[in-house]
Amino acid sequence: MSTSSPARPVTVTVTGAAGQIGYATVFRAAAGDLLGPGTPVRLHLLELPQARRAAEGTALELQDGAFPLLEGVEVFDDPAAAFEGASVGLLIGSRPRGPGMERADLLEANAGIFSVQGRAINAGAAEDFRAVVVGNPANTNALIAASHAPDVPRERFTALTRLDHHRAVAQLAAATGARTAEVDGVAIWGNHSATQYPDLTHATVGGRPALEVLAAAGHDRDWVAGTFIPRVARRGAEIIEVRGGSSVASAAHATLCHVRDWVLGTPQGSWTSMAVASDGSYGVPEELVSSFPVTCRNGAATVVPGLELDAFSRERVERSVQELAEERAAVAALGLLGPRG
Ligand SMILES: NC(=O)c1ccc[n+]([C@@H]2O[C@H](COP(=O)([O-])OP(=O)(O)OC[C@H]3O[C@@H](n4cnc5c(N)ncnc54)[C@H](O)[C@@H]3O)[C@@H](O)[C@H]2O)c1
Ligand SMILES: O=C(O)C[C@H](O)C(=O)O
Repeated sequence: MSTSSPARPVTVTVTGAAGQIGYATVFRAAAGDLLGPGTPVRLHLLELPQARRAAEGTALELQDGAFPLLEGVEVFDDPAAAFEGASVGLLIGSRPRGPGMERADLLEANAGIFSVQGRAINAGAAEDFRAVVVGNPANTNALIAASHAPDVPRERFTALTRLDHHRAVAQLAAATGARTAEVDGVAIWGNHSATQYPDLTHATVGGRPALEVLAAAGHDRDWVAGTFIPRVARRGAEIIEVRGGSSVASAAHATLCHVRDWVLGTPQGSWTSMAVASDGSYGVPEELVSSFPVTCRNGAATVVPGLELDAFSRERVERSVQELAEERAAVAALGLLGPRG
C-alpha cells in the first residue's frame, strides 16, 4: 500500500457544460486526459438557467462513470459561484456559428458572456487560475475576459488554436503520405479564423524540411498557398457544411491537449500552437491575444523566439493580426473591454 498522500484535487470550471463540446470534454477530463493521471479533479459545470437541467443530467452520468480521479461535480447557473476557487477554466459556453455565418457575426452575440465571466474569475478564482477560451471568436473573447480580470496575470487567458494546429499536422501528413507522428514544427499564427496562417516553413516530416518533402510529392509553394492554407483555415466551415454543425469531438480533444501541454509541458524539442497574450514578439501588438508557436514549461507558455519569417509569412501573419486588431476595436466600441483595457 502506498503511504504517499493523494494529490490535491484541482477545481475545473467548464462553461457550456451541457453543450456539445462541453459534453465531449468533461468525461475525458474526469478520466485524466486534462491534467494527467496523477491529478484528481473537481468539476464545476456552468450553464445558462435554461440548460441547467441538462447539465445536471451530465453530472449524473459523470457519477455513473465512477472515475477514480473525479472528486466531485457541481452544477451552477451563476458564474460567480461556478468560478469560486477554480484553478482551470474551460470557457466553452457560447453560441456556435451555423452555415453561412462568419466568426465576426458572433462577436456581439458572445462578447457579453466573457465580460461577466472575467469579472467572476477576478472575484473568486484561485490564485493559480488559468483559462482556455474555446467559444468563438475565441481570441477576442479571451481578450475580453482578461480585460475584466485585472488581478489575474493576462498570460493566464489563452484561446484555442490547437484544433487548427492538429488540422495542419493532419493535412501535411496526408499530403506527404507520412504518419502524423512524423510531423513536427507546424505553427499557427494569428486569429482562430479564416485569416489564420498555418505555417509550414519550419515544419519537418520524418526529420526533413516539410517543403522539400512536399515538393518531392508534387506539391510546390503554390499548392501550400492555394490549397493547404485555405483547407486548414476553412476547415471549420467545411465541417459545418458536411456535418451540419460545428466541430465537437475534435474541438474537445484539442481543448484537452491545450491544457495538458500548458500544465504538464510540451515534449522536449517540440512546440505547439496556442493563442496567448502577445509579448510583442514578431511585431504582434501586446494588447492582442494571438496564436503563436509556443513551448510550455513549469506551467508557463513561451512564444518560440527567433524564427525567421519570410516575406510571405510576414504578410500572412500581419493580415491575421490586423483582423485581431479590428475585432479588438469593435468590442472596445461596444464598451465590452474592462478596466485592464
Ligand atoms: N476554438 C475552436 O477551435 C472551436 C472549435 C469548435 C467550436 N468552437 C466554439 O465553441 C463554442 C461552443 O460550441 P458547441 O458546439 O459546444 O455549442 P453548443 O451550442 O452545443 O453549446 C454551447 C453551450 O453553451 C451554453 N452557454 C451559452 N451561454 C452561456 C453562458 N453565458 N454561460 C454558460 N453556458 C453558456 C449553452 O447553453 C450551450 O449549452 C462555440 O462558440 C463554437 O463556435 C470553437
Ligand atoms: O469554425 C467554427 O465556427 C467552429 C470552430 O471554430 C472550428 O474551427 O471548427
